[in-house]
Amino acid sequence: MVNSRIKAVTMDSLALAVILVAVGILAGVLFGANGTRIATSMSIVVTACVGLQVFSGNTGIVSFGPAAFMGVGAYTAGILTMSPVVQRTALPHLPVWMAGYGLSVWSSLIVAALTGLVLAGVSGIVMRRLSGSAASIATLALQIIVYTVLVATKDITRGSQTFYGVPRNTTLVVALSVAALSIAVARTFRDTRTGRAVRATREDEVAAAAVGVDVRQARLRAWLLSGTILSIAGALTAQFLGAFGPKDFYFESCFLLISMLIVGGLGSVSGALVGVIVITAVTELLRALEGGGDILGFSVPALYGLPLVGASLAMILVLFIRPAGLVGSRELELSKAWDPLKGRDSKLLPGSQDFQAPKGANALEANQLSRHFGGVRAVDGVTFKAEAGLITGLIGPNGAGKSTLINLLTGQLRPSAGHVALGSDLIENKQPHIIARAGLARTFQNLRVFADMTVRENVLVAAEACAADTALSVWRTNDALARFGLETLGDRLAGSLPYGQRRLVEIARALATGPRFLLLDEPAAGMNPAETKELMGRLAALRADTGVGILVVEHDLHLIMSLSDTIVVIDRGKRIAVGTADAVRTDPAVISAYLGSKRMGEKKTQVETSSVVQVIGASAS
Ligand SMILES: Nc1ncnc2c1ncn2[C@@H]1O[C@H](COP(=O)(O)OP(=O)(O)OP(=O)(O)O)[C@@H](O)[C@H]1O
Repeated sequence: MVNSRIKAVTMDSLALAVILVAVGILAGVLFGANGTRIATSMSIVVTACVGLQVFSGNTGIVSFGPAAFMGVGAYTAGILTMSPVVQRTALPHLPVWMAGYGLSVWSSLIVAALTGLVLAGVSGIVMRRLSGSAASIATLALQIIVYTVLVATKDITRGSQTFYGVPRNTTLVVALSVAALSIAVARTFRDTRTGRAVRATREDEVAAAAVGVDVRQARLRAWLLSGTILSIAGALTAQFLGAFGPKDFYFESCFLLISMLIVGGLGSVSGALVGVIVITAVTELLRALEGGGDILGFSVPALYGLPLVGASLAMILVLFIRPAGLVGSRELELSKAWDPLKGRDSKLLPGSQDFQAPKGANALEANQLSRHFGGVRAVDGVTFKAEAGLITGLIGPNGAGKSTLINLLTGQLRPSAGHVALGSDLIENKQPHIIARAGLARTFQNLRVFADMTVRENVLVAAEACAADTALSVWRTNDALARFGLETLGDRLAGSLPYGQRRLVEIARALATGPRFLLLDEPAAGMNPAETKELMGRLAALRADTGVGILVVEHDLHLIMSLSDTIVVIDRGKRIAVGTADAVRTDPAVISAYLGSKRMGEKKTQVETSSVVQVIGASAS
């Protein structure tokens, strides 16, 4: 399996490198002597763009800080490769411990990579805690801090003056080799368990954590790798230009990298490559025109900055016609030669024992659980016990507090008071991914599949987050897909499936964590009657086969009444009844709660107590 994976990634990387070389040759033909320069420069930009893609593409957080890492890598390599003689003139006040190394290009790349890793490690302390636009703004701050430090540390960087005397060691072969290696690393990373986990956080951070993904850790790893690759790109740039200044690693280069990723497609390494090629072609063509002059018989005035304008327009155009970028988020088809689930026989591992949990010891208990939002007591001192191996229904009128209760059980919300115990562990103050790993998996009332990942990846990422062993995660993935009839849909993007099937993907994904308890928040919502019936069969079979405990919140009372061993009823945040379907159906408090909600929400007609029983039954059907 490992061999086929290496083969697939190598094939992808080679294919991308061949594209790069072909474009380089084309550039040579089109631009003559400039061809090699353009191809070398483009290869360096490919490395940088791939470095940015590793973070921004996989996490979905646009980073405005790639040039900061490149700058640090460039100055590190510049100082370390400069000959001692030149150094004495260019950097007379350089601290002694930094002077006189005269490193080769390859050694300088290694040191630059380590420097980038350290910067990523330090900035990662903040980055790992932030999401979305807050994280993007933090990268902007990083860019400004690094630029300011580069300008301020004159003895080391010559401040805003040109840093010169760097040997021009970045040949086409060096740049191309590093670009191909970066592509291989980024492609491999994307399909590792960390890569899948990071992509899941990009799709839906809350859902990722709910299936056991440590969002912060996954994001930090992508940030570290990204910073390392970007610093190497900076080191190559320094040894390509020979002379540069802090402005070469500021907003303009940051913007160009982002525009390349957006044009090619943020979500894929192939997209990064295509984006570099397109934007390089646009900017090089316009660079030839920006000085103005006689062009095709027309006298054109000088328009400095034309290449940047061209890149901006190309980006806007792509955002209009194809927002996911020219390539989108799919990688080359060659990578399909490696499939983590191929060649894995589910019989290799014990069957349902994997999910078997001893009854009693794994009960899920809420004890005086409360959650207040200001004056609203969404959950108010609820106590109940859901036994392992049984299906417990949780019902109540709209706004009764069901979803809040599920969120409290699974760590998405912290309780105002009370406790939650899974077996003998108190879990009410634990983070969602820890709770998921402890054996409590959930689905959501509003669908939260990882839309831009395949069905198989959706399930696999959950299995991997909760099982260290690859064989076990593959087995759980196969098992969960089979149990919900999704085996043949494994390669489809989850977001492309009909609503009912997406619900099943979410349940299979939760099941792949190997839970002791499954919490299903309105699993039949949006399903047609045939799909609901099939779902009921599958859940009953799951309970019978595996002994996993299931807690179901549902408005479909027929489903709840016929499926549940025990039903807990809450209203206005309080538990008002618990018992079998028959006991609950005739409980006066339940009838009154449903009657009340019926009166308030819908009809104002007088309703007899006996007909409320029918209402519960009728909602049912
Ligand atoms: N974040 C919040 N801030 C303020 N009030 C909230 C918040 N979340 C829930 N509530 C309130 O708590 C109460 C319970 O809401 P909850 O969504 O848990 O009910 P529910 O039983 O799941 O309802 P439904 O069946 O309609 O989904 C409602 O009055 C709701 O408005």
